[in-house]
Amino acid sequence: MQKGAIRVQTENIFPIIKKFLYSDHEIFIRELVSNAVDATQKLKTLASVGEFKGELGELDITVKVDKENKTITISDRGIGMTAEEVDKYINQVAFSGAEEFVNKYKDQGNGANIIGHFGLGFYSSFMISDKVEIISKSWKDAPAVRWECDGSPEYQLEETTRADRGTDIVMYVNEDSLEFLEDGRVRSILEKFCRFLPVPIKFHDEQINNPTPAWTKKPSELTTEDYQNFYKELYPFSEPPLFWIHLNVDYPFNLTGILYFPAIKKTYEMQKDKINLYSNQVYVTDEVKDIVPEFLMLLHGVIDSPDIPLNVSRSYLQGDPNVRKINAHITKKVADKLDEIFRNDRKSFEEKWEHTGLFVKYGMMTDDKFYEKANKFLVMEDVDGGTFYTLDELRNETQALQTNKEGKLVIIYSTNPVQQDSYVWAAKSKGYKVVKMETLVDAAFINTIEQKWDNVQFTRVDADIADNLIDANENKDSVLTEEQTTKLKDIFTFQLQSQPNIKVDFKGLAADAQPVIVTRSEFMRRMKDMAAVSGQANSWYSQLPDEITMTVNANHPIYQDILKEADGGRQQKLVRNLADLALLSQHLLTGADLTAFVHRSVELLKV
Ligand SMILES: Nc1ncnc2c1ncn2[C@@H]1O[C@H](COP(=O)(O)OP(=O)(O)OP(=O)(O)O)[C@@H](O)[C@H]1O
Repeated sequence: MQKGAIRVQTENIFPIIKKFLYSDHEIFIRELVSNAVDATQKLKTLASVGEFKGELGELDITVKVDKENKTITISDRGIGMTAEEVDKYINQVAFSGAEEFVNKYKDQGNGANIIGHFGLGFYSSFMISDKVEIISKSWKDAPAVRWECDGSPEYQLEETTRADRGTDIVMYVNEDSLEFLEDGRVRSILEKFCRFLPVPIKFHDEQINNPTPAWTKKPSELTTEDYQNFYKELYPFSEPPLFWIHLNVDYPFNLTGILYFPAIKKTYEMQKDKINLYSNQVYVTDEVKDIVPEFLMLLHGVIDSPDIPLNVSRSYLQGDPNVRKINAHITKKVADKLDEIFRNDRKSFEEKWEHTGLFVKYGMMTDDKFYEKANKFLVMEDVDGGTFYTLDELRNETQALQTNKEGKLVIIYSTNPVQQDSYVWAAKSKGYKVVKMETLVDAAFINTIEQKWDNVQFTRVDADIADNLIDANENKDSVLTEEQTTKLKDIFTFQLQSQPNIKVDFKGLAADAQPVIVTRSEFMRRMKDMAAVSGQANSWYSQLPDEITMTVNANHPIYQDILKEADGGRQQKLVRNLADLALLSQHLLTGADLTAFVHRSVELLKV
């Protein structure tokens, strides 16, 4: 049997690195600027431990484009490299000096903010270059060196002169990559990846980054204004955020960041991908799908974790145990923050509810841990606005009047208080409380929460006549004789014969209640709503006609007048109009039926 190490031939690996290592060519800037930042940070570390005793001076990193000579040059004043170091770190592909440095200095607590890990980043320069040159002078007393390579496995290394300590990387841009010689293109890449790098970065002498973004500071050093200003820096055109959470974890993983709750109102604006992921202040991605729980994707802000590698791939993130922990941590922090505001400043919590309610409900439906916490601060707003109840508070207020025969608390809700005004009015006049359930997630939320909350049932305010919202009641006495009822029933049935989904029901309600009330069964309406929301326009439920009950209030005085009407045609029309008025109030009268109603009304107005 033979054992051995697989040998990688550089002839084979170079084209692979050049072509396939990074699908996005623009990231060469991120890699090289990161190396320059690393070199600068390393020098600072050496100075702080007393190994480097010289002048640090300005430590800016400069990026310059020379269109005429077709070069891009990235220069730093970091530790530089000796000839031996170039040989070790650059000539040996995938031998990372960063890793070695971190290992050496980790006990001093200074190595942690080094970006490079794999020892491949430098080679991304060959994706856009015919030739790359390194001119470097180490901080140690050693001659400057010049390294040159044209992308073949052969390189040249020689002594040269460089006035000062540091490194220049000169890329001779190839014909396919001339776009990178445009100032605008380079600037936008720098702004994307390097906007918050910790060392000043200058593009043609203009600093493009903020080296000390808010999330890298301690919460105690920051004022409300600082947080708001940082939000503005991130999202210049957004409304001010409602509140924020400063994340700061160092065990069992490293994570810092600030998450902002944006103002979003009821409309579920599709502003996903607003959270940016950084690793040691280097921009990685705005695809944070697996790091941030889905229900919090609408949050804005920044997460920075050196535990997430720069070249993240989706499949990597999904499987990573750290990522799952980050996810759980963020959920907990958000729940704790909401709980804190709820307990310490209920008024402000309620003012924000129109924006936060959506998150909270969505979170309660999708995340059991969040549900546990949020159950304490979920509130329901009274239909009149301004009064908010938790479940316990609502139960206290309503259980005397709104507990049904099965012992269940019936929560009466309105999805649109303006449209459902007459029903809200009728319910309120019976002493019921009606709460708002207006957001996009409410239909689904109600279904979920009914399963979770014991002995609670939701009923939309127009699901039945007010008398029957809690329990179906027997008819009250009707003032109509049996004969009169039969006559009226016949007219209603005749008028509605083309609409078999409408069930006519005679009840003796209060004389001042509406003469005809149209209600839609809770069950069927919910099924249809859900089919609509989930886009199943052709599903079985959505194909079914609406199940509508038309309750005729036999005690309304208008029926006495109608029964007295001698003109049979006019009598039919009056009844039809009453039915149409009720349908109209439920937005169920449209098209030709609506036109006919208008014509008929005009005719009836003639004297
Ligand atoms: N500007 C620079 N100044 C000093 N040393 C540098 C510079 N650029 C690269 N090096 C050295 O070369 C090594 C290899 O760089 P390379 O970018 O290929 O890998 P890395 O930064 O270690 O890891 P990664 O693949 O994650 O970028 C670095 O670790 C560092 O020691």
